[in-house]
This record gives sequence, structure tokens and C-alpha cells, in this order.
Amino acid sequence: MLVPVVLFLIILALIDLYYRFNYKGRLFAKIPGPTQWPIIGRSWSIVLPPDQLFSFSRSLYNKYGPVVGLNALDYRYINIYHPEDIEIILSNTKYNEKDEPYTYLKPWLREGLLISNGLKWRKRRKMLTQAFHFNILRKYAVTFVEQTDAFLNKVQAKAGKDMNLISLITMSTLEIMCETTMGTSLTVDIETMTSKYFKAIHEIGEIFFDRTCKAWLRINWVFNLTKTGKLLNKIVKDLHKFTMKIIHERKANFKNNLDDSNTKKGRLAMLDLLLQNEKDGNIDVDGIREEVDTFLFEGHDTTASALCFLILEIANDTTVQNKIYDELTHIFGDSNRAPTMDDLAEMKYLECCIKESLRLYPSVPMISRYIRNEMQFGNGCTIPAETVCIICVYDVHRLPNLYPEPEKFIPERFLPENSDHRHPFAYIPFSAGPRNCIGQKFAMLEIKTLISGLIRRFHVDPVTKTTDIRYKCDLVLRTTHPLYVRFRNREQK
Ligand code: HEM
Repeated sequence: MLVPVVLFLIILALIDLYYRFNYKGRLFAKIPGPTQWPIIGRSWSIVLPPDQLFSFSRSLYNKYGPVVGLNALDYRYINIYHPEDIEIILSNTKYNEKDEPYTYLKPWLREGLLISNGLKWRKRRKMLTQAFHFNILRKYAVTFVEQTDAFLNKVQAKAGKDMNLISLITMSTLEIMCETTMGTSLTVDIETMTSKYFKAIHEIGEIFFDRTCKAWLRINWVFNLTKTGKLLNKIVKDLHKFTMKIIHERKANFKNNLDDSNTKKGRLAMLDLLLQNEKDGNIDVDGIREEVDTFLFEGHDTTASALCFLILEIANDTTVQNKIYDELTHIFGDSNRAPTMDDLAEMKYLECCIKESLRLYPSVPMISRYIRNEMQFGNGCTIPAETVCIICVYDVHRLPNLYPEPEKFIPERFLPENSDHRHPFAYIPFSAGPRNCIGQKFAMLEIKTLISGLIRRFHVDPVTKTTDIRYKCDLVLRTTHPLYVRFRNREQK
């Protein structure tokens, strides 16, 4: 027994020595970071529960500086924080590639737009960009208004009581995604599946970070043997059932409207575009499902996170809330008419508030790219080939040299006179460059419509204080505890 154990340890030690002292290992060793141990490298420091991992990740910049390296054997990743370095990565199509940790989402999202690479990504990006053209956004805006009414009715029903923001908002943003891009309403039948859908997404987030932090779970066959691997297979089945239901429902409708890909209300749905491309032989049903999975997730969860934090800030800051209300009164007077696109464009102060909220609470707190070939940053730091580069959006947005008093909510930072001089890659809630968020304008319109509707009718009072927020690592920015506010009708002052 002793001989095989000793042999095994010797083999491990040789593998470790190889990866540590080969060319890439030597380059990596020059990048600051925690102490490197045999085999587990620097990754020992991140085997933590999600909330502690979030705090630990925030400490890295102060401890090690603007480029920090973490590794285990041949798995290397570096965190970057400076806009100049971020620009080099995000603005160049050479660094567009995604690999780990996105690949941990592959059983669910397959090769949808978020994860795909190369020619497949370019073709799909071109195809799907059409669904976010300004003229189509105008049509989606009609649904934003209708869904805002439905949302306000839900708020009205619970006015005066403590309300859990996350559950309230997430359902609305999912409904909006289904109605706009998928052309499908959440029927009672689908609604029963949504609670399963939300639970499944939360579980996937936990599994994602478990795999990211525990180097041994990177190996697919090891992961698939674990209890978590088996759980993931089950969750993915439920998620795919939900999306296939949406596709089948729309397909049935689409067949009845072959000459007219508009829905009955004259709106173009993204799913119709995909179905049309299926007819033309440009995509198959698996391709459609991966995009529906990708857009439903990316489109509803990010926007829900953004709305929750914004409402919480508004509730906690009466001055900001009054300024938003004054701007809306200036635009609408006493009328309770629905907002037009021109009205939404006029909400300049509200726009600053949304931007400031996305600075403090970026829905996607980090993004990453796979650096296939060796590269250098401006300060001479060399990144070895085959390294994952993490762009730490949350931390960049809180650097005091870019944003004085970074923890304070100051919407005026985004007035043109205060932001024109800022580095263009210092503010990246929607990423930037050729692989930025395809739904950025959609999200801004949706948020403006919902928040303006809300503030015109209700006053929001704080329950959870912004200083009490505790985060945890997840696919989008999430808190360890629910966020509560209270709504009060404006006429009942
Ligand atoms: C406040 C809301 C949103 C935020 C903060 C946000 C943020 C982002 C970020 C940071 C990325 C880059 C991710 C990466 O490179 O890893 C991204 C990509 C993406 N977003 Fe959004 N997003 C939002 C809303 C939306 C909406 C409403 C949709 C769809 C209607 C959408 C669809 C996508 C898709 C498909 C991608 C992948 C694009 C590609 O790789 O070509 N997002 N988003």
C-alpha cells in the first residue's frame, strides 16, 4: 500500500514542478498574488462559502495591486482592475474568446451567444442584433408600459407593507422578456413552472462558483461523478423543459402567421426571427433553444438585479427620490398618460440615477476572457498564454481615483460635464467593445419605464438600509438576505 501512495505523491510532485517551472509557470510567478502551494497553487485562498468569497475577492486589489494572479497546476487566471488594461482586452476582437468559467454553464446554455466563440458567435451576433434595432425597441416599449401597469397593480395590492423586492421584480422582468423577445405570455401553465425556473437558476449559480473555486471540479468526469454534478443534470432538464414550452407555444402561433412574423399586436419578437432563420436553414431547433435559454436568463436576471438596487437606493435617499419625482412632474404635469419614447429620452436625471446605481451595483460584477496567446499590458506585465483574464467590474467602479467617495450614491457623477473626462473603460456595467451587452438599450428603456411609473404613483420608504447589504458570489450581483422596502401612494401623504 505504501509504495503506490509514495509513487502517486512523487508523480504529483513532478507534475507540480513541471507546471511551476515551465515557461508559462515562470511568467505567472512574477504576477503578484497569494502564496503558492504545491498542486493547489494559489487557489487554496478561494475555497470559501459564496459570501466570504465575495469579500475576499474585494480585498485582492488593495493587497496585491492592479493585476493579481491565482492558479492551480496549469489553470491560471488573473484579475485586472485598471481601465487602461481593461481597454486592451475588451476593445480587441483578438481577446473576444470565452472559455472557463463560462464553460461550466454549457450544460444549460450550450453555445448560446453568451458563451459561443469564433464564427458561430459572429453569425449569431449579426442575426440577433436585428431584434434590438431602434424600431423594434419602440415596439417592445409598448409591452414595457403594459407590464409596468401590471407591476404597479401588484405594488398597490401590498402598499404599506414590507415588500421583498427581489421576488416582486424578478417575476415582472421575466414576464417582460417572455412578452417582448419571445412573443409569449406567461400563461398559468408556464407560470407554475417559473418558481422551479428561479430556484434552478439560483442553484446553477451556486454550482458555478463551486466549480470555479474548487480546482478538482474543473475536470468534467470528476464533477459528473459528484452529487452536485448529478443535481446539475436534473436542474438543466427542468430549465430546458421551460424553454421548450415557450418555443413550442410560439412556434404554433408562428405557423398560423407565416406571412407575418409580427405578433397580434404588431410587435416583432426575437423568437420569430430565430424561427424565420430556422425556416431558411440558418439555425436548427437546438440552436434556437440555446439562444432562448441565454436571452431569458441574461435579459431578466440582470435587469431584476439592477432594478432592485436602484429602488433600494431611491428608498434610502429622499433627496434623490424627490429630484426624480420633480423631473417626472416637469415632463407629465398632472397627466397620468403613458410615457412615449420622447418622454423617456427626457428623463435625464433618472438616467444618471440608473447609471450611478449600475456603477455601485453592477448586475454582472465580473466578466472574463480567455487569453490564448501571450500578451503584455502597458505597464510591461506579461500574461502567459492560455490564461483566463477576469475583469473586476465591481471593483473598478469603486476605485477612489476614478470615483471620489466611491461608496456614495451621487447621480451627478454622470452629468456630461462630470463624466466626459472619465476613461471610457472606467464604467463598464454592460461590458464594452465588440462583445458588449446586446440588450443594453432594451434594459435602459425597461428600467426607465418601470421606475418612472413607480415613482409617479408611489413614494418608496426604506426598510433595508443600503449599509446593511451583504453580497455573495453568484451569476449576477445578489445579496445574502432579501431586500425590503415599503410603498406608499403619493396622494396619501
Ligand atoms: C441592467 C441590465 C443588464 C446588464 C447590467 C447587462 C450586462 C451585461 C454584460 C456585462 C455582458 C457581458 C458579459 C460577458 O462578457 O461575460 C452582457 C452580455 C449579454 N447580455 Fe446583457 N445586461 C443587461 C441586460 C440584458 C438584456 C435585457 C438582454 C437581452 C434582452 C441581455 C442580453 C445579453 C446577451 C445575449 C449577452 C451576450 C452578448 C455576447 O456575448 O455577444 N442583457 N450583458
